[in-house]
Amino acid sequence: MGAGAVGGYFGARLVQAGRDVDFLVRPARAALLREHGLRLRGLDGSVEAVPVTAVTADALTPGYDLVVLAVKSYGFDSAVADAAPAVGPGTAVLPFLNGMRHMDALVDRFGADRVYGGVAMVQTSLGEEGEIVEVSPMSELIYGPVSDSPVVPLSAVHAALDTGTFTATAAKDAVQELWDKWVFLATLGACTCLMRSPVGRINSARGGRDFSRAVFEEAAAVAAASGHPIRSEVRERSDRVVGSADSAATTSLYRDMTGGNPVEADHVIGDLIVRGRSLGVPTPLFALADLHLRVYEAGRP
Ligand SMILES: NC(=O)C1=CN([C@@H]2O[C@H](COP(=O)(O)OP(=O)(O)OC[C@H]3O[C@@H](n4cnc5c(N)ncnc54)[C@H](OP(=O)(O)O)[C@@H]3O)[C@@H](O)[C@H]2O)C=CC1
Ligand SMILES: CC(C)(CO)C(=O)C(=O)O
Repeated sequence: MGAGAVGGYFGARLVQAGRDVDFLVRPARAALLREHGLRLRGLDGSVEAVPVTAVTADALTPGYDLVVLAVKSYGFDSAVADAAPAVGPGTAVLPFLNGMRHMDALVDRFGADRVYGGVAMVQTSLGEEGEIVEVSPMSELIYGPVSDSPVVPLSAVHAALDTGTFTATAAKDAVQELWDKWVFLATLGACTCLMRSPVGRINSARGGRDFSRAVFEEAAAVAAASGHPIRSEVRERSDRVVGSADSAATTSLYRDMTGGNPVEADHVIGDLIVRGRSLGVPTPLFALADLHLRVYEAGRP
């Protein structure tokens, strides 16, 4: 569900590998996909058009093995309502949203044995003509079930996604993967949105490195208090990006804000603050980032 930056990118790669994929989209996007295919603009600027099958909610029938959710958090509730008819007793639901809150909603709605946790490591955005624009060569999906007895076994999900067209990683502990990614992403998002700059410029300014480190520690403290301390190798990997003095890394949150689009502030930043508050973990820098994004939202036409 969703043929945007994430769903469009990975969905197209699956189609190119010969997988049987339908894209559940809204009517305007369905018309675009039917006319032009799913267009991907690569790092070298070249455009490939992949012919795909577009389905709209009114024509959705049950019988899917895997429903992949790749929508923004602010469209999540209505997207789930639209996708629900595709989810039968033997269907797995695999979201690739950043953050965590959607996981509880999916488990409540479909039951833990049908829900997978998913992390997308990619940098893509939607271009002006609806094309998917690759921003960096990173392209990995990490996924795993949240229950011990998933209706679709991990081996089957992995066989469907592991096509060689991107890195596909089957995870033993998907919930930990989600926390690891959330801490990384929320830190990078809070830093780059507050400072309105890619991370390298922040870290090379006086006081910038102390700032990015302090933001990371707030998020990591919430993860630890929630029972999911960040693993040391992930901490080191995250630190190489979050603490880099020459990286041009940003996030989808930053790209949405600088592009004048709605932002996932509540899901990515706000939820971390709420969880911190309920666990007695202070998050003043995240509160500032949250305020910054709310003020930005209030100023959008
Ligand atoms: N972009 C990135 O680099 C990364 C993003 N993420 C996360 O992935 C998630 C998706 O983000 P992204 O792909 O960037 O978002 P986009 O806005 O690019 O794509 C979301 C797509 O979902 C579609 N959609 C929303 N609601 C519905 C609905 N009810 N029916 C059909 N289609 C629907 C939208 O369709 P329409 O065109 O009709 O509005 C849109 O094309 C977010 O949580 C984000 O944080 C994670 C890693 C990297
Ligand atoms: C991994 C990262 C930071 C890549 O852009 C991301 O998830 C996002 O931007 O939403």
